[in-house]
Amino acid sequence: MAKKGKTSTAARKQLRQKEDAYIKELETKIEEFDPKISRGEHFKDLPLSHQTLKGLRDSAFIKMTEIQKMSIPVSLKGNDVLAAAKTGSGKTLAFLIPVIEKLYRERWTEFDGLGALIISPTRELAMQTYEVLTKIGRYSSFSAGLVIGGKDVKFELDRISKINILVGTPGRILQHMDQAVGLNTSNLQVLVLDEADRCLDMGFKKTLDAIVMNLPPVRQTLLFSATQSQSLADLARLSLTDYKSVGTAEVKDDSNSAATPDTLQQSYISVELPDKLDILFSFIKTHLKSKMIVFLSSSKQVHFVYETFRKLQPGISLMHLHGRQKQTARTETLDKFSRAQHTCLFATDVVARGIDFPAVDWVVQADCPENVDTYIHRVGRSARYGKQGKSLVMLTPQEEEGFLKRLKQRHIEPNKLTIKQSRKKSIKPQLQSLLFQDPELKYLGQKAFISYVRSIFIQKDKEVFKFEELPTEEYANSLGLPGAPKIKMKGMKSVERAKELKNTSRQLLSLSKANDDGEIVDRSKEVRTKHDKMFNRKNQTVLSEHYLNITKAQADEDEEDGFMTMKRQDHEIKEEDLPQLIAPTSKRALRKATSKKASLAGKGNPSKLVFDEEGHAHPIYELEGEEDFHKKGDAVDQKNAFLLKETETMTSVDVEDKKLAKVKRQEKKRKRLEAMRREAEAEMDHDSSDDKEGGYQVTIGTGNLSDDMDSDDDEDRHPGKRRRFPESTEESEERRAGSGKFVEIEQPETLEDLESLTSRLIQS
Ligand SMILES: Nc1ncnc2c1ncn2[C@@H]1O[C@H](COP(=O)(O)OP(=O)(O)OP(=O)(O)O)[C@@H](O)[C@H]1O
Repeated sequence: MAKKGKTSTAARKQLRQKEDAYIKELETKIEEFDPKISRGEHFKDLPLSHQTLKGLRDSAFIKMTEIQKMSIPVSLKGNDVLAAAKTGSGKTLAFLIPVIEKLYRERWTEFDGLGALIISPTRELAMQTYEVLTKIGRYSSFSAGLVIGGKDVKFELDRISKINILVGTPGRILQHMDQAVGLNTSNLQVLVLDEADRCLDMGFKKTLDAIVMNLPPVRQTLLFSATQSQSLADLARLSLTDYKSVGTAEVKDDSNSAATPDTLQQSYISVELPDKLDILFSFIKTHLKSKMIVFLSSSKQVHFVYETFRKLQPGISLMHLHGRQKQTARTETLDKFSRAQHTCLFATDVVARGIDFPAVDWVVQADCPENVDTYIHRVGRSARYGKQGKSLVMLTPQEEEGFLKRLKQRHIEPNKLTIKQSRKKSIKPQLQSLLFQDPELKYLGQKAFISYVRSIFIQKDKEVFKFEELPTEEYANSLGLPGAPKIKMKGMKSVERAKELKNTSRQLLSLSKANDDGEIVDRSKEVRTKHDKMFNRKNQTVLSEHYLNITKAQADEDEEDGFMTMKRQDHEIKEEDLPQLIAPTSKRALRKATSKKASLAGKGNPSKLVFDEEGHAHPIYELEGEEDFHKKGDAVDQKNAFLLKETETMTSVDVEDKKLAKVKRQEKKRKRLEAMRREAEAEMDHDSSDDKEGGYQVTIGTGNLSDDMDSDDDEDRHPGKRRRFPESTEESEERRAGSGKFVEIEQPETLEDLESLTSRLIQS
């Protein structure tokens, strides 16, 4: 054994010497390497270690892409690099190979701590990069780790001190820097920012600056992206002064070529906002043999479109992915979508950048992207690594001119597709029916509406996004909502609000004209659509189910129609065509229909009766004969005695009522706070890379349930504050019977407010 040990020590020493010589040789080769002379096309033509070459070969990476050819030699020489190349052109390997090689040449071991840090703007991209790293680095001896939000921090904490290459999202990396005693960054050799312009933009500014402050100033920094929008000041923040630019001219605004892949067929259609979902649904139904991603502007939009389209069954599997989902669900969807052949994924921009889904046929941008960079990244999910792909962007007439101009500045000129109005199919009646039946869906629809309107409001490019021209009412109807929910944006002029209030108070003169929301409506001019009638109708459940069946049957018939050759289907149903209402078949509906409330509702105003000893019914207040009355004593005394008795009874009943009302109020409030707490938790879980939130007023509790429960009503503690809460079931029932609009209550501050509130209360 001893002899064996001695031999192996000697052998190890020999091996180390051999490796030292090999590394020295590599370093010389790198120094002498001149890409202009070399003209090598393959990875094996580069001065790379044999284990990296083996890892590449095993993963079928043999020939280099342009960006790899241009940037790897420069990065191998230890330069800082600012690199840009079109989407799907192989940037991931372009930065991973130099990172692995650098640590190998430095003879990095687990005892040296963190050697390289790779920052990705989204969890999905970080996971993907980590996967590629473990594939090509499988023959290397150092360790790699992934730290992303939504995972168990403690689990990561235990291992982080031994990690040599760390891949992660900015927030979680900083969290580890703050918490982990084991995370030693003092030796860091390389910092990589993937999707650099996104990492450097305002959303990540603070986090990134804090991370960089923890890193040694002497290091190599590599920045990679498909778009380059950051300023020199941003680069200075990263102490990137003497850097080499690779491929950046190609993707810049003033370049002569488009920043999108040549193999991508790009198109657009002009579509009125209220028709968008119709067009989208028709598009999906006519592309059932495709794999497509549909980008929408917010997670609420994604949620709503996914849930409603799922019920309408277009004939293709549907998936959804956004930053508000739990990480496990996100990962699962990512995996499923990657493996699927024909499917449709509704997503936010959380997957717009960097994600390498195989074989995506179509990228549909149902909502106009915030800028051309986002457009480039979104369409880049298709036509990757030289493959063919198609994209379609839907532009409203308000966005069309402005956005096409922006695209043209970057040499992107998508072809215009036209869809004949007569060939468009409407899903509006189906959506209305669905929302009418399901309060949850209606709530989702309201949230989707609000988030869309808000997303337009907060857009910077006012030449493209024209908030004032939004057809809000028609858009709300197109989502199946009975009316546009009210929204208050931060920054909306208080003057406008004051004007609104003033007008309201003047109009209050005609109290009878105010609707449930306190809005003045001239009913003589009001057009009552079938939809309105349905929402006001009794026995809604029976009717809407029937209505849904009719419209769904139509949808099924249409299934085989071609998108461009579709015949217009008239979904209008004449009032007389509606069926006689029949007894409900389900137990729940039957119970509802035969309930005391329902039966009383059909009988007009009830009158209370009392029964005498013989069992005869009498009205509660029966006029007695004058003679009988006078027999009982003086009229005034009788009146006083009666009033006293009634007052006593009312006082005692009042006390009971108040007690009951208090209990009910507290219960209602507890439910409301719970719902808010759940929503707040979901917000916290929401990845910072997801849709940009902002400009929105939300008031939630103190954060402490018992504190919040102390008073009976929020208004007691926060006079004048706006309340907007998810509704309780009770409330939504009430709304279902009424106009169905989003309910907002404000504490009156002025006399006019009080008048407005009074009118609403009287009306309801
Ligand atoms: N040299 C290569 N040989 C074969 N396939 C490659 C090579 N380099 C990259 N690929 C493949 O090309 C696809 C795109 O690569 P990658 O994801 O790195 O592109 P990207 O430039 O980072 O795109 P994006 O800008 O969208 O992030 C991947 O599927 C990857 O496996």
